[in-house]
Amino acid sequence: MSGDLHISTAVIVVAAGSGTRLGAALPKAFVDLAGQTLLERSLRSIILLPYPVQVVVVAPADFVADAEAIAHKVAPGLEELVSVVNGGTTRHDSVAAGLAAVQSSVEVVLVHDAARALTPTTLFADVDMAVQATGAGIVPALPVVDSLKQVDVTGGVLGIADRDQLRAAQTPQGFPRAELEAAYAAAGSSDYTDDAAVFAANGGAVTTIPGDEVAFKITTAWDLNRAHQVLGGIPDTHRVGTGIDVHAFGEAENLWLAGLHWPGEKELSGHSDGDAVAHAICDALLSAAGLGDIGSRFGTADPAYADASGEVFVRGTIELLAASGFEPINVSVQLIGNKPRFSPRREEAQAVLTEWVGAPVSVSATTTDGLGFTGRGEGVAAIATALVRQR
Ligand SMILES: Nc1ccn([C@@H]2O[C@H](COP(=O)(O)OP(=O)(O)OP(=O)(O)O)[C@@H](O)[C@H]2O)c(=O)n1
Ligand SMILES: C[C@](O)(CO)[C@H](O)COP(=O)(O)O
Repeated sequence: MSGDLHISTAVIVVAAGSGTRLGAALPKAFVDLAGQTLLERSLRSIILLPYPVQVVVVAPADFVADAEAIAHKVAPGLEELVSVVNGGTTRHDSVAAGLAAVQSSVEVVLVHDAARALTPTTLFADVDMAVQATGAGIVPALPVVDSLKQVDVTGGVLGIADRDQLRAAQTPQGFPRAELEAAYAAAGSSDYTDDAAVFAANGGAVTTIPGDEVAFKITTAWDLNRAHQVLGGIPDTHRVGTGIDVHAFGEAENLWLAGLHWPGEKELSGHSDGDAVAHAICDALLSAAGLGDIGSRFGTADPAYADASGEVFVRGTIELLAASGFEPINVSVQLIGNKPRFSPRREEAQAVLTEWVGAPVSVSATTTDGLGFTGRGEGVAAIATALVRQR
């Protein structure tokens, strides 16, 4: 097919890095992002260009077959336009390997990080058009929003940089093909961190065009979570859990509920102080973290928990979560019962529970219109939902 079409643009997608800073089990480009690998997402964006381009994927030697399978899935029937080559030990070497596979008709070469998996198709088109219009090297770039400090090895500040004159460079970066090849040939193996630097070092003119916030490079686990959020999904480090607890009223006027003492109100009976709201919170948190439930973690057989307060269970639960690498994000809990009248002390209860959990706890209350055991005033129920994050 490439013999029939005059392909004037090639995109080299560098995907051969190991992703050390991400710390995943797979090379970064092969890590999943909401059902698709970073490489697949990058290729899908390129393939949506409204004109045919050559695509050269540069993959780690052990992942060439995986990259070919992804390319085939994204662009079935376009095998002659999409090829995969072995990468090098540095990004610079990987780009050089990709350049060697660019076909003869190509006049403009775009180099793109597979790690910038959410880059929109429009940015590829904008860069390509700008190269064709100017004949210069084109870098999509964003203004720098932070103040910049030059530091020594100890972190001591040596000076400042004028951020108004600085831009953060993204990819795809585009170049006239012949001049990029000449620049790479002249550079040999080098420490340049991007292609525009290689191009400029060989005398090429480089211009920036506006970049795109979503073209950020996925470098760390935090970046991968951010990409999940941009896609509207819940990061796979997040878990929800549900907890329900019920206690019957006893006789003594010693009620503890939602972390508060309620003078003049009948106690809730149980092995502990019967605080159903606190217990539902514990179950929701433990369930979210896959750590069982309050019964299996703080058993009634253990005398340490006889008459124990809700605070003991909630703080104990938070410790169990922390030991397993989880931290709460928020908890929502609803109390179901006729009494005590909850709304006047709702904010007080939320403050206490939030302090115990170490994350926002919101509490609401409702009745059952006289129906069931709560409607007859025999006891209360509480239902909690917790969201936790794995660190
Ligand atoms: N030898 C290399 C190194 C990097 N890259 C690619 O260059 C892009 C930008 O590099 P970076 O985000 O630094 O990726 P890694 O080198 O994989 O990350 P790290 O430095 O954390 O190991 C990535 O798409 C990466 O796959 C490459 O093709 N070949
Ligand atoms: C090419 C690049 O993405 C432009 O910002 C960046 O320079 C890559 O740097 P890294 O050191 O490979 O992360």
